This record gives sequence, C-alpha cells and structure tokens, in this order.
Amino acid sequence: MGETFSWLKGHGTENDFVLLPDPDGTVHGDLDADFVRFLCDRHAGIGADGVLRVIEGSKQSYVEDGGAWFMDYWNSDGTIGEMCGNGIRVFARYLSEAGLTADKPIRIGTRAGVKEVVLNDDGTITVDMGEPSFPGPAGIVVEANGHQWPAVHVNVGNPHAVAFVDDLREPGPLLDAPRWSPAEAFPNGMNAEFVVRKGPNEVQMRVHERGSGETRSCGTGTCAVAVASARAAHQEAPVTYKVGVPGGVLTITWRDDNHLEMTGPAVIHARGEFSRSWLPA
Ligand SMILES: N[C@@H](CCC[C@H](N)C(=O)O)C(=O)O
Repeated sequence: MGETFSWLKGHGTENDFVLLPDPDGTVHGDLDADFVRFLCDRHAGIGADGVLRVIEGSKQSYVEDGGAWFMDYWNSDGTIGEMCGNGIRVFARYLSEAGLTADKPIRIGTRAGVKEVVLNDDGTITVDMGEPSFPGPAGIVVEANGHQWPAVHVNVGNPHAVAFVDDLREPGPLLDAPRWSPAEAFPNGMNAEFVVRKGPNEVQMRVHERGSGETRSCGTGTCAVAVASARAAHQEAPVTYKVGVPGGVLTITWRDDNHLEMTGPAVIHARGEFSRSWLPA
C-alpha cells in the first residue's frame, strides 16, 4: 500500500477542512499546492474548503511565535490564507479530542499571530480574534453578476470586503470571484461578504472566499461583518452580534478592549488513512 498518513475531517458551521496531523513536521514537510488541491477535491480527493496541518509551534519555521500548536492553513485552490476562524475552532477541537493539550486558553499560532482559544463547558469554542482594522480606501465597489455594491474593507488578519445588500439573492450564484475597484484596495485579493440586517444585533450573510469559492460559512468573515454592521449602526463596543451563515450561526462580540471574540461550534466528523500511492501520477 506504500507510505500512508492519517487524516481527519472536521467542520465549523459547515465550513469543512481536512486535518493533517504532523506534530514534529516530518510527515508532510512543506505542503505543496497540488497536494492541497487534490485533498480538497470533492470528486477525486477527500473534499474540503481547506486544509489544516497540525504542527507543534516550536517545530514550524513560518512565523516567529508559533504558539503551542501552529495552524498551517491552506485554501482549497492551494493558496495560503493568513487566518481561518472556523478552522481554528476545528483545530482546537482536534487538539482536545486527541489529548494533545488541556491548556486553557490554548495558544494557537497562525500567520496572523497567536490566538487564544477556549473550549467552553457548553461545547462551543471561543476565540480571541484580535483587533480589526479598516484599511480603506473609501469608495470601494464590489461587483458580481453585473450588480455593484459599495463595500468596506475590514481586516481581521485576512482581508474582507463587506457589502450590505437588500436581499441575499441579489448577488446571484457566486461561481466566480466577485471583482472590486479600485484595484489597489485589495492587493492580495479578498473575501467578499454580502449581508442583510435581520434585527438590531442580528445579520445574515453569504460569503465568497478567496481561494475556496462560495462556502457555507467563514469565521473571519462573520467577525468582519459584525464589526462593519456595528459601525454602520453607530454602535460602540462592547456589542454582540448573531451572524447567520448558510451553515449555522456564530456569535461575535466586539469587546471594549477592541478585540473581536468569536464563539461557535466545531466538530470532527471523519478520519482515515491515505496511501501516497493513491495520489495521481
Ligand atoms: N474559512 C475561513 C477563512 C479562510 C481563509 C480565506 N479564504 C482567505 O484566503 O483569507 C474562516 O473561517 O475564517
């Protein structure tokens, strides 16, 4: 059967990931884009929106402070994202179920810095997502299927364009990545969120993720949407939003220390062994 490696699958509000345990970094070395694309392929591979390689913080060389455990996150098209909000909850769930940590909080390193993650008694997981920033410029426009909307740039470790729409059907099928102008607003691409307000502290959104297409949820996207919604309504921190996505609901608090706190579910729902001899030639 050749050399095998173990994998798991997990999801957070139906944003799904292949996890690759690689504690000392010797199982997968440097992941490559072709391998990630194959793993995420829903027909020929295992199928997922992204890959999370699980490596000890001291065994990785991507960032200075890798935390106790480092989340090596990849989008399904083989590109790297700085941060993944749903992924980090799934990552923490795996660490806990595998008995790899009992820390409270768990310090998880990402390419957007170390995040503190707490497993709550009610089964949810809370992540300190850090401080948002609003790099601008003013006057950003997002376009999909011939429709255009004004958008705001919110960075929560990765870049988001948040656009308020009248109806979530307005953007149409998000088969292609939404475009934006001016071009320099997002030099490294962006994740696009389309949002409708449901109540004073409740919104519903769709997301097209950079590198993964339209997904059923995006944790960093819900953070960007919560803070953009609060600012649009002239609400000040602390404020809590329920953010609905096609795959569930996340609770986002913009704390008075300016940090965003994300709480939501995460499950591991499959595991297996894979032989490298099964990889396409
Ligand atoms: N699904 C994620 C975001 C993953 C990264 C994103 N596609 C990017 O390239 O920035 C989440 O839950 O935050």
